[in-house]
Amino acid sequence: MSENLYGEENRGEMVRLQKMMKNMNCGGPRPAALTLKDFKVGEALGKGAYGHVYRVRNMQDGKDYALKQIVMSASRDGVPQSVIREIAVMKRLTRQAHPNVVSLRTVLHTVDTSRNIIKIAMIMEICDWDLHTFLQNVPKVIPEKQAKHIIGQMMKGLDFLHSHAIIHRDLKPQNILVNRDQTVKLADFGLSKKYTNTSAFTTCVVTLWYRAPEVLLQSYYNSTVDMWSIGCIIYEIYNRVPLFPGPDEAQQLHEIFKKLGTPIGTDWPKQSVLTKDTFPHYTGISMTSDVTGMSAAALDFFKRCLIYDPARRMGSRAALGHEFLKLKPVSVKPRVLRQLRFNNL
Ligand SMILES: Nc1ncnc2c1ncn2[C@@H]1O[C@H](COP(=O)(O)OP(=O)(O)OP(=O)(O)O)[C@@H](O)[C@H]1O
Ligand SMILES: [Mg+2]
Repeated sequence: MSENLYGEENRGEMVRLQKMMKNMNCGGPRPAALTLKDFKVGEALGKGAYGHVYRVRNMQDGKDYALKQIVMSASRDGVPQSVIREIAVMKRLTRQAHPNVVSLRTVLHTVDTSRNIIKIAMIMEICDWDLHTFLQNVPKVIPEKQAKHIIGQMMKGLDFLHSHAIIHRDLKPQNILVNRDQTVKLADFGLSKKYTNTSAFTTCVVTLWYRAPEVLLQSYYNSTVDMWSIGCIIYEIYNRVPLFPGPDEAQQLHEIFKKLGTPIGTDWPKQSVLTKDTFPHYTGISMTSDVTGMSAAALDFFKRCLIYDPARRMGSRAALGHEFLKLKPVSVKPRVLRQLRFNNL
């Protein structure tokens, strides 16, 4: 590998990345000198902001993995912060291993001197679909038990993240993976950030439709931004259409306010860059009539995710204790599983 390709100004960052990738084998015996050549590339699973995700077969152990490949120009300004962050978060989480968080097997990197590019390959456990694809291919009406099974696992994964002081910040159906056995795993930690109890962030990060109002209003936010996203995802699980499909950032707030009512009093984020009078006074609609097939407990759970005030919004730990998830052990009988038809999958 020719180090001078990175340039003096990027050396610090590359050293940091290399250190992080040293001993990157996460769990299991360390394979002998695993390189990208050991992986046979299969079909594309998805497209990333910096690269693509492929199914790959490790010719050493014969198993399939997902390879997230990030390709960068060697002369660009260092490795993007989001890449470093994603690897660091995944490495940290994989060490603890949670069944509802996708695990990282190893990270490899190569430099193609002839084309002046750096390739970083994150080798992860592979899942069958993302939740977006899954929902497009199962019957329109989802039995509550099955919805609960999916939501319960999302919550367990999220509570694990939050208990490790990590906010995901980009939860959406495309970043939640589902297996044929209906195991659910949170993925894509490109925007995750470690937080402390006292810190607050002001960067706009969560994908538009699932973005909490305090983020859209550039106010302080905390881990409950993920719970807002969960509320939006729950709606989509039941209704198969996005709850707040705003075309842009300004309209996104109108979408939310039209349905939930313009926040009044203390619900308006205190440090918001916009004042209340920027928006019409929407009274909101009854969410009860807007959701199909939700039990009273599910509806209450859903509504608690969409409370404007982050301090009053349900947290992930409280969610795990909510009667919706507590009613009966979260499990799906084979009879219920058989009802699923995986069209085109
Ligand atoms: N481990 C995996 N198993 C199966 N499919 C995956 C896996 N990881 C990602 N995918 C698929 O690839 C898509 C893109 O992956 P990912 O979400 O990690 O990239 P991205 O959103 O573009 O990331 P980034 O924001 O970091 O660029 C996912 O929506 C999913 O469909
Ligand atoms: Mg993604």
